[in-house]
Amino acid sequence: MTMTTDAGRPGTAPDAVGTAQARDRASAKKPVRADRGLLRTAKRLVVKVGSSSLTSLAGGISEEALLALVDVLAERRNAGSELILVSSGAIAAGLAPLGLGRRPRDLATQQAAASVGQGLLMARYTQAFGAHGVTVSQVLLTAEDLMRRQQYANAYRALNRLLHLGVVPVVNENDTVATHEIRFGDNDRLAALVAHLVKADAMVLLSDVDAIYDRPPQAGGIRIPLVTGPADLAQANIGSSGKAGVGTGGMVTKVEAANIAAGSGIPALVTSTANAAAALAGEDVGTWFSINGSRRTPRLLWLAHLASIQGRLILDDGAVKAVRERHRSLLPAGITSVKGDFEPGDPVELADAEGQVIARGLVNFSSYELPRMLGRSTKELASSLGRQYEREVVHVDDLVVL
Ligand SMILES: Nc1ncnc2c1ncn2[C@@H]1O[C@H](COP(=O)(O)OP(=O)(O)O)[C@@H](O)[C@H]1O
Ligand SMILES: N[C@@H](CCC(=O)OP(=O)(O)O)C(=O)O
Repeated sequence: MTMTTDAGRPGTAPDAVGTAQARDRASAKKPVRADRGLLRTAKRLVVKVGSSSLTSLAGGISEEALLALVDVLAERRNAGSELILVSSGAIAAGLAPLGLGRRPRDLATQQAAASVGQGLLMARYTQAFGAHGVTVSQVLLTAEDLMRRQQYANAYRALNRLLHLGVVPVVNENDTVATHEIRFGDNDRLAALVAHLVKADAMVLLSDVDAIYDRPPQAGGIRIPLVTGPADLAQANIGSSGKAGVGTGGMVTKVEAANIAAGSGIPALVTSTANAAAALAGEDVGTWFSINGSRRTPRLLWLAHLASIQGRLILDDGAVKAVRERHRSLLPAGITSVKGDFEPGDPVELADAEGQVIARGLVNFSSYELPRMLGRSTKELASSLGRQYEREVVHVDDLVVL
């Protein structure tokens, strides 16, 4: 995937988008509509809306955009579906009251703006959904809440109860207290983890662009209607936010989020807020990520997609086969070299001799201890270095094959 730093706004270039849609209809070979119909019938849905499509040109929250979205979501809720709305926009909503013209760069002012804006955002949602007879609630989460078992279970219990009570939980990252190191920043991956948490039937990511294109769409790209696995986007030029100073993750984090969901058994659609009604009706809009994996434990989900990798172990061919095909633990005998600086328990990558990463795992030894263990059997290590060296380098339960 190529990263770019484009600075246009495809949502404002309908002509290019329309032409691209016509072209992709003509050239698409795959059955685009595939399982999109699922969005029409999904009982439990996570819908994420980004700052780009909620924000007016002046930088604050657009009342018009918010009301139009709420109309669609409330109708769906009133038809019986359970809905979670993951909404960005707290920082944008906090700008005007603080006399700020644009999104602040420093973390402390972003935290302050989010603290001011979150309440205002919720007031608007409460009123707009209330007009349809729908009750909303505020749920602020940090990455930690979704990674630690006890907090995960706690968040699940609360959200599940809210859904059973007919409430639409409005989720955002707890920007005011989220620490810099593990802050999501964008809400795309947060939405994928929430979808996983509540075992949603599908996830919809709404933005200011109607689909993922083979390059940033203001350059007149071609819509990618269907993604069946990461390889389908290997040639695409996926870029950052086209609305500098408003949206955060751009298409990169939406692709990551959709891959997280689809890879753990939840199909995902990326489209525009303007297409929300069509999307929920199962129409052929946006980019559909069909399921390509099954549900993982939260810990392995984190390891596969979110953990920050501290080092790399290079495996010989036998170890690659053992890990990838026979689903075995990684033993010291199959490792040829070690890269990086890590401690026991840290996430590392496992790569083959050509450097292709085949798995991720939690390592049992530090980068300081490992070099003298390489290529040696666990029995030999136990007798020469002591019993504590008899264990696997990465246990199969702490390993995800990619
Ligand atoms: N290949 C691509 N296809 C579609 N959009 C792209 C692509 N590359 C970059 N983008 C940009 O990603 C933007 C959406 O991300 P972002 O602004 O972060 O939205 P949000 O605030 O809704 O999360 C689009 O406006 C578009 O300019
Ligand atoms: N939690 C932040 C979201 C930041 C943001 O811009 O996210 P996104 O629009 O999803 O790229 C907020 O509410 O302002």
